[in-house]
Amino acid sequence: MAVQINPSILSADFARLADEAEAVKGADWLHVDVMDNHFVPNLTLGVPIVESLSRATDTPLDCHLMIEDPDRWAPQYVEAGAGSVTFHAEAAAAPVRLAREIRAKGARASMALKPATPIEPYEDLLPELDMLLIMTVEPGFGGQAFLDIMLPKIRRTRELISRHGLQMWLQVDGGVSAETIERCAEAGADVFVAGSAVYGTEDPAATVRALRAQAERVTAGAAWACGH
Ligand SMILES: O=C(CO)[C@H](O)[C@H](O)COP(=O)(O)O
Ligand SMILES: [Fe+2]
Repeated sequence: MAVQINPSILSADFARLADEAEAVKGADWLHVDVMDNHFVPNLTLGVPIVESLSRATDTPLDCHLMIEDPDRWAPQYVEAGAGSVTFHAEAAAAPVRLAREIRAKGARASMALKPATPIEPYEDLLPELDMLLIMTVEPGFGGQAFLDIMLPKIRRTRELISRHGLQMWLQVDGGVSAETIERCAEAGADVFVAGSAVYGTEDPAATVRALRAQAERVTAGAAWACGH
């Protein structure tokens, strides 16, 4: 699978989460933004809601933990039903141990980098991860403008993944839309989170399909996309 589109429920109606999951049927994953009002200046949802949501939808949950002390909390999101759990490099005390624990519990392990965090110090950790998330906004809120200055980091990360011969996914999150998705795909991203660009439209499922088609047109010829 070369391209994946993960709608973010941060832009959905939190009182109707099961319906909002249904509204993006056909999406690869549902992106669930967990914010604790400490790591980021916003508060969203936690383990009990992830547990309910995982029972309410067949779409697998991609939990993005914008929280302090993920070493303590991330395993609980796997137990709650998340298929993929992303912790922040800036918050994890022992990222290798945490990634191994997430995998051992049966989920995909992923690590996120805020815009000011470089990929280079984490090069040797890449084999421990199933996905790397590059934030293309400062984490904390939906609906922010895409940061073009992150494109070189996406490119450098794709090169590192290729150089190490890894099959891991490269996710971008923040300001991804019809206007920006092609730039991300050209730089080497293959998993795209989109919140406002999906839930802000009349037909969110059709928007997911359109975004996927746009990204697929770009990645079709990319050497790194072969064999996905
Ligand atoms: O992690 C996030 C914010 O911290 C969200 O996933 C992201 O912002 C999605 O919203 P949008 O597509 O509207 O930017
Ligand atoms: Fe997110």
